[in-house]
Amino acid sequence: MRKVVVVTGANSGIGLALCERLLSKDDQIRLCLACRNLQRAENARMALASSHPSADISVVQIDVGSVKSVLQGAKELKERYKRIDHLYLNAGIMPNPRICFKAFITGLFSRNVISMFATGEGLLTQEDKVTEDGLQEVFETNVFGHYILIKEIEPLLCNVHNPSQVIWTSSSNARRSAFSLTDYQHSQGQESYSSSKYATDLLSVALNKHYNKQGMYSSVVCPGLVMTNLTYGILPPFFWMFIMPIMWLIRLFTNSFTISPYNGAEALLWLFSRKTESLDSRAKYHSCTSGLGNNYVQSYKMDVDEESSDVLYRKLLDLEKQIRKKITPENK
Ligand SMILES: NC(=O)C1=CN([C@@H]2O[C@H](COP(=O)(O)OP(=O)(O)OC[C@H]3O[C@@H](n4cnc5c(N)ncnc54)[C@H](OP(=O)(O)O)[C@@H]3O)[C@@H](O)[C@H]2O)C=CC1
Ligand SMILES: CC(C)=CCC[C@@H](C)[C@H]1CC[C@H]2C3=C(CC[C@]12C)[C@@]1(C)CCC(=O)C[C@@H]1CC3
Repeated sequence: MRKVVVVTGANSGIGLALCERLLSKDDQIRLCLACRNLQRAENARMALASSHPSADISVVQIDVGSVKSVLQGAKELKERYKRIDHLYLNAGIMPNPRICFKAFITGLFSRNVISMFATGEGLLTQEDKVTEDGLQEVFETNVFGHYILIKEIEPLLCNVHNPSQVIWTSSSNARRSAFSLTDYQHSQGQESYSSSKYATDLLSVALNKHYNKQGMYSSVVCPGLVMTNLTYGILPPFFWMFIMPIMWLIRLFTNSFTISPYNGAEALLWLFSRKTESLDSRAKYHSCTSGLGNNYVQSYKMDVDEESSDVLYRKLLDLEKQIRKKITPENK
């Protein structure tokens, strides 16, 4: 049976590099690019098809920042496929990022300098906004839209005899102290990205608790620091080009400067061929690149506890109910 793989945010950056690498590994897969912009998705599909002419590559329109769009996209997936073997939840945003230069300079002269480069902790703030669904945009895009997608296509993912994998692109920037269960959408603070990635880590643990017995396994990946549209929103491309020699130098001290989308996709690709029984529910699988440019995967225990993960999961179930009522009032 040909494996079905769905990738959100597949038209650029890490998502696109993952698609390219998946097809190079196994061009018998049925690959579906789940993207919000059909033109950009079609361009990506054509680029992938030109290097893999015999591959089965399709597109589905899903804007994970809109519940209506997720419901429509999920309906199309259910019409098209009987099951989904690998669901990569990769789409993500970091809107209006700002660097705190004071923290950067202070960090440079502290003993935490390596960790600062690896995680970006304390260096960035973002400006979030509220979506048409009435949710914080970063939370809805990075977490809730994907959560709704899983719920909608649950029958395609849950099969005890043939388990499926859900794989989240999280981040080393996920931080417990940026997240609060009383403000899990992060409407109050300025670190919505960090908060959303921590929520991703908590949610993945909860999904494993609730769905492993039904044949669905969730894992979390950190791609490292990668040059993509997301990082070009933090500093312009010419600046990153300018400091590239410094980045290669930093690579000698931290393996998290993966830099290219190809390298960043390493752990995502690695998980594709893992047996579900071998996965650790609480591990974050990191794409790593050595000073000499060699790629490998390292797993680290996540800083999450079961109680917080349960509480967040219950809150998401409640929010799901509310939003579904709002969108389809006849279901009241
Ligand atoms: N770059 C890095 O250093 C790191 C990135 N990550 C994570 O990796 C993931 C991929 O990002 P990256 O490749 O870097 O950045 P890109 O901006 O290149 O890719 C993000 C992808 O997500 C899509 N996307 C954004 N918003 C939505 C939406 N509402 N609905 C559907 N798709 C959407 C984008 O589509 P469109 O083209 O239409 O905008 C794009 O395809 C993200 O989750 C990010 O948080 C994690 C750690 C480090
Ligand atoms: C000399 C040099 C490399 C300067 C750049 C300083 C900062 C802009 C970066 C240092 C660590 C980076 C980092 C990210 C963004 C850019 C930095 C803060 C991320 C937060 C980007 C998105 C992620 O998901 C994780 C990254 C961690 C490291």
